[in-house]
Amino acid sequence: MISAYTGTQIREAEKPFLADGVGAVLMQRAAYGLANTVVHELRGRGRRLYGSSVAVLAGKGNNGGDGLFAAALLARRGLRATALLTAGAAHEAGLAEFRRAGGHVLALTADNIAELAAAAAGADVVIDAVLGTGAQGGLRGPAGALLERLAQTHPGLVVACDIPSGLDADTGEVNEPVLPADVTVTFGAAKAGLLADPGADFAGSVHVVPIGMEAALPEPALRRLEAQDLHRLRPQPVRRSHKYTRGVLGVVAGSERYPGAAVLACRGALAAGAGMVRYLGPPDVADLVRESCPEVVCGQGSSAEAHVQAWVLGPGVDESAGDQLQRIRDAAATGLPVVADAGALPALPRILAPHQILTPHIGELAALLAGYGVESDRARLEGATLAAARRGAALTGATVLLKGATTLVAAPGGTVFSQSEATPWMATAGSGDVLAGVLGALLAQLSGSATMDHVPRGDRWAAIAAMAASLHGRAGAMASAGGPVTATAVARAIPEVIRHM
Ligand SMILES: NC(=O)C1=CN([C@@H]2O[C@H](COP(=O)(O)OP(=O)(O)OC[C@H]3O[C@@H](n4cnc5c(N)ncnc54)[C@H](O)[C@@H]3O)[C@@H](O)[C@H]2O)[C@@H](O)CC1
Ligand SMILES: Nc1ncnc2c1ncn2[C@@H]1O[C@H](COP(=O)(O)OP(=O)(O)O)[C@@H](O)[C@H]1O
Ligand SMILES: [K+]
Repeated sequence: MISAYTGTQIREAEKPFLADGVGAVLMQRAAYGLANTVVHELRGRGRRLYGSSVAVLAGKGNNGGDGLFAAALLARRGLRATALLTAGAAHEAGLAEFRRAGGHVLALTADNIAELAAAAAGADVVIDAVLGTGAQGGLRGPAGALLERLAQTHPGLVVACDIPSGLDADTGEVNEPVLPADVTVTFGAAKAGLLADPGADFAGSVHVVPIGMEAALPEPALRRLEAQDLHRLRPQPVRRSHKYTRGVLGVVAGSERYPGAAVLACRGALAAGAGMVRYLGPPDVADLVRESCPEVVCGQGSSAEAHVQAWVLGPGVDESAGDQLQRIRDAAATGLPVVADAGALPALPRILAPHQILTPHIGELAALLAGYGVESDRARLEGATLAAARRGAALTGATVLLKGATTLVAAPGGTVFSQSEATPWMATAGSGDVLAGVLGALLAQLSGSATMDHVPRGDRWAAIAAMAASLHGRAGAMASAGGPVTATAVARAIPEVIRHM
């Protein structure tokens, strides 16, 4: 599991070390990790160190200090190093060491922005060490103009020191201008803002460099499940399992207008190992489900009488599908774990519970929040997805799984998971229906399972939702293999991902 923290949490954890006078030691470790990553990245691109060039954009705080010490290490390994001091002043010891290592220093002023931007753009590596966790808002003045120009010139390899400057380490909100990084080398622990959109768009791949204060960290602000977590938590049939103990999932999905969504949700559920799937919906849709997935038991009855362990509600249900909406309301009233997607979102009661998992995309979340009287245009939410998902969970009392390039799962108690295994090829109609089915199958299998005893009680529903997002993302990436993928192919790849967990 990757644990991520707010900038404030990291700074709090560092305080005792600074008080003990070992701040400089932490900085050395950070600089060493940063320089090593640069070396690794250059070598990975087939570049020799000797003769390559590095430009460090150094602000006046400790983030600039990290960057200067790292650039000094690189200069000693044969790189031509230039420091662009963006704030007049610079970290004293870092600058002195950089000079000793033979680095060349340029100071940014209002008059030489274009010249310095050209110098940085010409370097093989740009280290962005203008602002770290001490940033307050976005860069203004000459430093802002320099970053803006550089962002337009597509410089060589951009390595962000701790976080891309201007990114909010706590929230992932972006204070333009921000230079998109290929790699972010972050110190002590991942920052939450690197693992939530839009911050993740600017972070590139994130490398965590331990610096020795990790034991002092509190509960993380955000978590990410990794392969070993999926392995530990996955449902596992035992020798005496039968279909009912494996988990029966009820699906209320599809309508005359969108019959395919019912098929895709059922395919996702079957692929993720439900013991049995019961489908409830209109006869024509049920016929299609039966033809596509003969394993599914179809009916037209009421959801109040169905024997299931969990529900998937809403994929492909529109507001004109009256019977389906009634089934959704009845299913929600059973008190069982529920996945509420698409058409189910506006049909649920106002006060919900953590075992009711809402799966909106950002547009649906905007509509949901508006229903609670929260003014929320889509663009604003897109700029602050972490806050948006948290808000959704706090207002509804439900667990909110916010779909997107990064999928966030927020529990009403405050726990947040972030998963980003998916590929943009999965932005294709129907892939969300498959996700709803996968999540439903995991709920049906895991809601009473001892495997979840590993997870603190308050985090269980969110952990199951994060697991579904991870499974779905991995399946999509595997099925895509860098090319177009259909929702059906995503479902088909799920068993392979589970087999290799
Ligand atoms: N505290 C520690 O023990 C360690 C800190 N480390 C580094 O230190 C960083 C934090 O350092 P600092 O607290 O010095 O803060 P930063 O270096 O992130 O930035 C603070 C400086 O930038 C200025 N500033 C803030 N917002 C600005 C804006 N919008 N425009 C222009 N200037 C702005 C402030 O006035 C201040 O001088 C971390 O991100 C990390 O890179 C590492 O060296 C590891 C150890
Ligand atoms: N740019 C992207 N990168 C990765 N995954 C994405 C991207 N856009 C969407 N997805 C994923 O694809 C799925 C789309 O779901 P959704 O919007 O509900 O589509 P639909 O309603 O057509 O099924 C979600 O799982 C989402 O996380
Ligand atoms: K930085």
